[in-house]
Amino acid sequence: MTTKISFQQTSCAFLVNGADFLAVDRVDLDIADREVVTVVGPSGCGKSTLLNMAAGLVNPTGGQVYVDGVPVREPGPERGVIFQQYALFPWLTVRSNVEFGLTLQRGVSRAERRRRAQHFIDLVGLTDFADALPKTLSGGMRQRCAIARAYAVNPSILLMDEPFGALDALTRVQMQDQLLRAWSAEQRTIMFITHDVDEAVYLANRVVVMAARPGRIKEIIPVELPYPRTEAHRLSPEFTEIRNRVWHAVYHQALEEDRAT
Ligand SMILES: Nc1ncnc2c1ncn2[C@@H]1O[C@H](COP(=O)(O)OP(=O)(O)OP(=O)(O)O)[C@@H](O)[C@H]1O
Repeated sequence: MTTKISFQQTSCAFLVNGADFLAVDRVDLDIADREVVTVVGPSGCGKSTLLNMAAGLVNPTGGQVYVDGVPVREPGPERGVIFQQYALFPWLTVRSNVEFGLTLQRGVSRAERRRRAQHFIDLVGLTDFADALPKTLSGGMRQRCAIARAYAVNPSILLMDEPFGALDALTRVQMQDQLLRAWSAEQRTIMFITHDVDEAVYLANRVVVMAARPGRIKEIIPVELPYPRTEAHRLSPEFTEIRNRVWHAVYHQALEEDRAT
């Protein structure tokens, strides 16, 4: 299998009160082309820092991150980043927001822009709101619009940092299914951070469990459930068993940390 994203002895230290604070310590992780990898771990264990290094928003202070074998130095159009906080242009409609990223791409005709935007607006369930302004939408709808915009640019990699964190439980589950549908249709590589263990297991091919101080990989748990995933998988004994294993890994290392402080 081809490696898409490769963290090789990747570290990141921040200067805090005049001293180096090691947020990520020598992470080795290969994410295969078209794989979905989720990352869980206690608050502050370096999940976002790891993702931001793959995005090219934060530079490693040790080691390197490679995408398609090339060291990451800056953000690039092949990597779509989605954060928990939706960032939409308030003066543009849903459709124009989704089309915006496409206007930056050369060689995409106006008709093609329209078609692609409409496809992803439909996919995230905003068909009836395509001409609405963001201020008239709920928080969940705005986030779905931000997600449609990231999908529309058609990046080969999606880097997602708690993208569904602010959504209600039902919308969240719907968005997970939409993400998997979009993923299987377009075959992207996904790195996805979440605090929700069920979400981590439902989406992933592998779940990376991180530990804090310093931020590092504690365990990688494979999820041997077939795609496409459905409600039946969520309710299966296999799912429960994997979920318990991930939860155990996160919970026990949080306890260990508490004891250490
Ligand atoms: N720019 C920065 N300057 C200084 N310290 C930082 C900076 N960014 C992150 N940190 C520190 O690095 C550590 C890891 O932060 P990071 O946001 O990556 O963790 P996280 O696992 O994503 O946390 P959460 O789950 O709470 O979002 C934290 O202790 C944080 O305070």
